[in-house]
Amino acid sequence: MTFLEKIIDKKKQEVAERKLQTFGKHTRKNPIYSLHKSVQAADHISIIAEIKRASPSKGAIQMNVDILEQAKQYEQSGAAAISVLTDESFFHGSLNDLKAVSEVVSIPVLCKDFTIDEIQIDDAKNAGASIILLILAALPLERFQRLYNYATEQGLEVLCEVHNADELKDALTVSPKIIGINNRNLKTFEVDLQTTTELVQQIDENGLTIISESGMRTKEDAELARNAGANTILVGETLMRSENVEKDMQALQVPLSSSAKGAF
Ligand SMILES: O=C(O)c1ccccc1NCC(=O)[C@H](O)[C@H](O)COP(=O)(O)O
Repeated sequence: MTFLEKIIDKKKQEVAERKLQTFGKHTRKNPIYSLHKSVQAADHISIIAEIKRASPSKGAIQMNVDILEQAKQYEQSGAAAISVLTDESFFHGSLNDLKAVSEVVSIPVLCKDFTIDEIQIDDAKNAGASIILLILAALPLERFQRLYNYATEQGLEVLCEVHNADELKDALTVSPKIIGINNRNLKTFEVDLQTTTELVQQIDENGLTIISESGMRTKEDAELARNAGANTILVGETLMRSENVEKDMQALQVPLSSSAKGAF
């Protein structure tokens, strides 16, 4: 069994338990913000900055982080969106984290979880998310398409995450606005930035938000993603371990050229 299969098995259990609960809905206090619009208007690579206490591949990263201070720093340093890992069992996150973060920032918040059911989309929206994540490696195609339609009907944006050509082909069936290319293989944890280079070449549409996810550490990495045709990067561990978030984010926000695939 791969690690991803283990995560999905646990998620199925959690969703089944969640469906037995009848607690009232959170009432979200923030509006829904558009990541896609902000990316299309930017003249530099956009950053989705992640709140990530721990991960299966790295273990503890910053267990004692003050997530509200971290989120405010991300926003002040120019983040286009904040990703909050809400999975409890493997990432030590929660929907309460997402709710708290979305109440102190005025940019979109991504609910970074392993979404397999509509109820998770309702919960993410009620907690304040503007974007949800659908991972093609974790969903049969028909389920992905249904969840994509459900989330967009709720007014949310959807980050459709792929790691190989087959998943990209499946993701394109819904004509998504936002595609995330994960450089990390979620089955082996191996990270290879060339994944972005290889897959962006297979996207014909212009004007998409194309995110290079995982393994981003330096300005050179951001340039590599930009040169491949991505207009956005998603950065977790590097920013969580950073001693100067503002400086590190400035370095990563490299200028975009109008020839970038996802640009303008
Ligand atoms: O990060 C992991 O170990 C991981 C393992 C299994 C499934 C998902 C995982 N991470 C989720 C992500 O996609 C990353 O948090 C995100 O792209 C940021 O990556 P990084 O900048 O390398 O922390």
